[in-house]
Amino acid sequence: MTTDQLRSAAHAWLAEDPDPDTVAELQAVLAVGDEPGLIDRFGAKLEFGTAGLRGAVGAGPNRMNRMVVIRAAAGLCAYLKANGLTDGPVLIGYDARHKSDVFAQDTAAVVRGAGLDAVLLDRALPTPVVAFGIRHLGAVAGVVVTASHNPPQDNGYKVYLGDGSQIVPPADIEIAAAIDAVGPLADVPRGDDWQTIGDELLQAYLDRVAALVPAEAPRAINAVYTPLHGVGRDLVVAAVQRAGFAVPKVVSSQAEPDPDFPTVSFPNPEEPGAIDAALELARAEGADIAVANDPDADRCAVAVPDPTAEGGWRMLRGDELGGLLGEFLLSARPEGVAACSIVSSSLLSKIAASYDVRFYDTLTGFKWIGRVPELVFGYEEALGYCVDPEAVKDKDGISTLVRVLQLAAGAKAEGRTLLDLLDDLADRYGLHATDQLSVRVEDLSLIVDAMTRLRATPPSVLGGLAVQQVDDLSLGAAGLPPTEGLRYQLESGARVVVRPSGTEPKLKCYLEVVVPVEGGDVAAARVQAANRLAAVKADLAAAAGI
Ligand SMILES: O=P([O-])(O)O[C@H]1O[C@H](COP(=O)(O)O)[C@@H](O)[C@H](O)[C@H]1O
Ligand SMILES: [Mg+2]
Repeated sequence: MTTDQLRSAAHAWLAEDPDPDTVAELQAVLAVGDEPGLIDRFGAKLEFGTAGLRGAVGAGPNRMNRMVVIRAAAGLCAYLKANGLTDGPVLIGYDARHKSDVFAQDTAAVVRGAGLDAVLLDRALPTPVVAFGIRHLGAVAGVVVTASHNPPQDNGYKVYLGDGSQIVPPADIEIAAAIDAVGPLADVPRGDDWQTIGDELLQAYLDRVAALVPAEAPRAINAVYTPLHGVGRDLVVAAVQRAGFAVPKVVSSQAEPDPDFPTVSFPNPEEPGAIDAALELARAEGADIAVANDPDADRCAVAVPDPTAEGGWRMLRGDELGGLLGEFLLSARPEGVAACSIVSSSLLSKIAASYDVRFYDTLTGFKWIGRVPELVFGYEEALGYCVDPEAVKDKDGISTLVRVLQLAAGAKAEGRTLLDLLDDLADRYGLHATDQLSVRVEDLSLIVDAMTRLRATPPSVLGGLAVQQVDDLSLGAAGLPPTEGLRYQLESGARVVVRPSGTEPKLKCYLEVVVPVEGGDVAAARVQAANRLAAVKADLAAAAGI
């Protein structure tokens, strides 16, 4: 776009924008002639990524703002009407980020304006409440205004259809086309007579979660918990209590929702240091376990005492908890399917095979996992778990947390810990060790460059392991829908996947090595696996030039 085109797009925007904050921001950008600022805002537009629309709050089609939200809602409604999906409400939830409540109300207003029923949650609540509520209420669609674990300046828009899963192609492409076809903002009809819902839905959700834990299960476990300044606390406390466990001690500095996430650099339990306050409280309390949610409470992180770790505690990797929950839930040989994403550990496929449970792998993103037919358990390495797919076809940090307490209390009753259970898994299936190399960039072209480099000069050996197969995921490898990414299958069952994040400006490389456990010596296998992972990581960084 030329400077003139950018400026006229900006002026056209100003003429329509109902939000004085973004108007003032854009006027300032224009006043100082900030061309990069204009390109950033008007040179592209937000697209549906791994989990809906996501971006910094600000003016322009490449930001999250009231214009983008109103148009997205209008496009979604047009799609629903064009497909005859009108015999139920659209359920709308939101987190506690900047403008989330305003964006949610705008959405409700547009849904009513389109002549559809709108049900708005009456307060900021966890994302799984919407995923649950869609099916519970027979909604035709759901929206959650949230940027989950992203930095404070971001917001986002998760979109679900009536099956309770987030949208995938072709629905996302069709909805995007319907959004593009929305005319001037002034012509988008709006209503103000939406319904609200709160306690009634929460009670149904809590009943469902509490029923996951059988009456006879041991429940003695001391937990600490942090919602990481997000919206998880009230529902977690209620769910844990209703399921019969003692209420966890909550990290007080992070207990209340706060859109600025003041005590953490990134409100993402995957980021180093994010759960430090929880670990500190866990040490002070002599707790058995520390649990955390991401800010919209669809992820669950777990840490346990580990005398060999710095500070005496360590957080489990998403794949470790995935393996533990997989063994716990699949050993009952449920009828159905287990699933995880291709960037998650291959351990789940082996657990499933050992209990004659069918297994699927999917692309990254819970929008793919949650919709797997006959799902009985699904997870992804990014701390996402679905332990009750009948009720919630998405990851759910609250039901997962309750299941984790059950698992940990059951182990404790036998004088064991989650680390002992991890050793059991390694002994039984081989040690599956995973790691991630992830690089945050300012300039997205660096990610494109790294992918180009890897395609031009594919590595033949990584960490001393021969690359036996390269799958270019952009070509739709292994029967999966095409997506940007590369997968390397290495000797001895190791594998590497490289892909750009669909929620943040990051390149993510997912590493897995598998080391057999000889003579029950899991510790030796762990050392060997750690060395191998480090070697693979170093070679991969060199090959990608990151
Ligand atoms: O934001 P959340 O917690 O919903 O999590 C979202 O983003 C994660 C990271 O995606 P990416 O690797 O593309 O950045 C995905 O794994 C997850 O399925 C998706 O729902
Ligand atoms: Mg989340």
